[in-house]
Amino acid sequence: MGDIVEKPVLYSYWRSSCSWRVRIALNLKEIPYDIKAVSLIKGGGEQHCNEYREVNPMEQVPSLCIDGHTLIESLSILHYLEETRPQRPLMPQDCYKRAKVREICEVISSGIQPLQNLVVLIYVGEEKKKEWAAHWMTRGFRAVERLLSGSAGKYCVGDEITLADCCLVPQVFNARRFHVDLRPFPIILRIDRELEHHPAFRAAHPSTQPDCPPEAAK
Ligand SMILES: O=C(O)/C=C\C(=O)CC(=O)CC(=O)O
Repeated sequence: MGDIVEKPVLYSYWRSSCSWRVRIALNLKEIPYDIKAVSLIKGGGEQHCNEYREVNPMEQVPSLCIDGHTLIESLSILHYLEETRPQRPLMPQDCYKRAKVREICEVISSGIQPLQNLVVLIYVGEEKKKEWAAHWMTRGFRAVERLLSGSAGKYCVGDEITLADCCLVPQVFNARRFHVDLRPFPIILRIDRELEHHPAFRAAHPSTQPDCPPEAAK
């Protein structure tokens, strides 16, 4: 008899782009996991309750319980999965290509997403939040499009799916949600279209999540 290995648990919110990045990687690597839904809006946000703060001191999703550990921050989680579950690699072998993957991940995860995160939009205020979010996403996508013009093959970096694609697709969804004009970004659009119907991406999509409200489910 082998050891009983506990199924990983992902604290997730259906349309949190950072939860979505991790869901894609878990699906691509075919790692079974359970979801514990954390509503970012119910009662001012379940992420702020004392119990969840013990899990994640940043009071954000995702958090992943795996291998007896609790991990937070989506990129850190993605790299942990990559290092511990090398099946279906999501980083290239080549060092320069690895740098390009990290570069795109970082531009999205540090340079775009935090500026349009829920806590920031609440702080910016109802009146200005839509324009604010669209502004920072447009600015960031200009950089991403330029980077992709040098790195992309079928996907963000070459012809294999990488962590950069796990970050890009959810950010495109957010850009659409905030009515960003995506026409100036043909490479971003092409890669998003390429991955739209991929089973691992489909199964991670907000509309297929257990906590997706019925009106948004497909
Ligand atoms: O309006 C809501 O339903 C609440 C939160 C989100 O969607 C998630 C974010 O704001 C962060 C993000 O995905 O980048």
